[in-house]
Amino acid sequence: MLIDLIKGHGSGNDFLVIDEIANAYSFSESERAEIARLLCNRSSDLGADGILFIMKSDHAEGRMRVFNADGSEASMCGNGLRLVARYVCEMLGFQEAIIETMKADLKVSKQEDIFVNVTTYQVEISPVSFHLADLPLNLNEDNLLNEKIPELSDELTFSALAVPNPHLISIVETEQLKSDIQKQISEKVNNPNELLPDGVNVSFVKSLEKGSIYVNTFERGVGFTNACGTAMSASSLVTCLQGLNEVEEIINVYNNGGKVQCVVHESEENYSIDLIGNATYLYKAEVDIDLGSEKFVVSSKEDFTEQSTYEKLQAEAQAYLRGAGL
Ligand SMILES: N[C@@H](CCC[C@H](N)C(=O)O)C(=O)O
Repeated sequence: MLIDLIKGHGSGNDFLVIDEIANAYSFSESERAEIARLLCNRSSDLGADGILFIMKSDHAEGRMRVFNADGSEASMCGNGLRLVARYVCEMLGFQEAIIETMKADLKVSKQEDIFVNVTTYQVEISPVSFHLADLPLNLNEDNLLNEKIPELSDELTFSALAVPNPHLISIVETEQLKSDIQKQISEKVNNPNELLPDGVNVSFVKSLEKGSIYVNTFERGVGFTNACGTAMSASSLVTCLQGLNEVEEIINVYNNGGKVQCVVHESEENYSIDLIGNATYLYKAEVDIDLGSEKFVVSSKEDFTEQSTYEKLQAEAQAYLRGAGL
């Protein structure tokens, strides 16, 4: 089977984008999961954190389905949605669009470049739920905001929310970021367990100064990634709830792959978050896949020239983080 794809990234969270609208692919459900496992494998000629399948929607400009590197499907992906936003808007010649995702139709729009010549999109992160049943997180309470979970740590506090994919967030200090506590907790809750039976994305967040935070995420279905868009959005909201940042104001979110901006909106006890950041293309390729033998070859590959500009944004973000002792 021949498949055309684009490899791209949002804050270094990298994806293979497969257009099922323009190409007459007819994948079965199990094939999408197998393609994700095969092509995302980092020891192969491609490798990525996940696959974004762009499909027709009967009521929106496009539909996104997200598969993690392990073949599991996620309900949402913030960094990936920026790539899908770019692809669909450029295909249709639009500045804004609605993209159907598993649980919501979300607004996306092209924005002024966040850094010189870095193509930038804003995506809506919504709906937000603090009900533990929506993650699910099995505790004897309805929600968890800045509280301890003794099964996971005696020292850390956690907040849990679904945006709508599940996130567990802990606001920590540099010492905890540099320890292996995050890895231990993440592996525990992403292996079979009764507390979080579907696994969870685990983020450690450090408040840097008013309006700036650093977020490091262990992603469900992937492992540690350079950045996770929904995690950065959920973390921004948690810092607002804890009085570290303000709703309706720009929050600079630094990560290991660069920087994005988030703005938290509040209306009648509901929250949504705007996630603004790069949508960078690395290369386009054609792959010849044999799912039976679980093998593929890259039959052609052509580089885009955007990454060198993106690296300037990344260098600036890294210099800021070094100055903050990270
Ligand atoms: N990288 C994504 C989130 C991808 C899905 C996640 N691993 C999950 O299983 O919920 C993002 O940018 O939000």
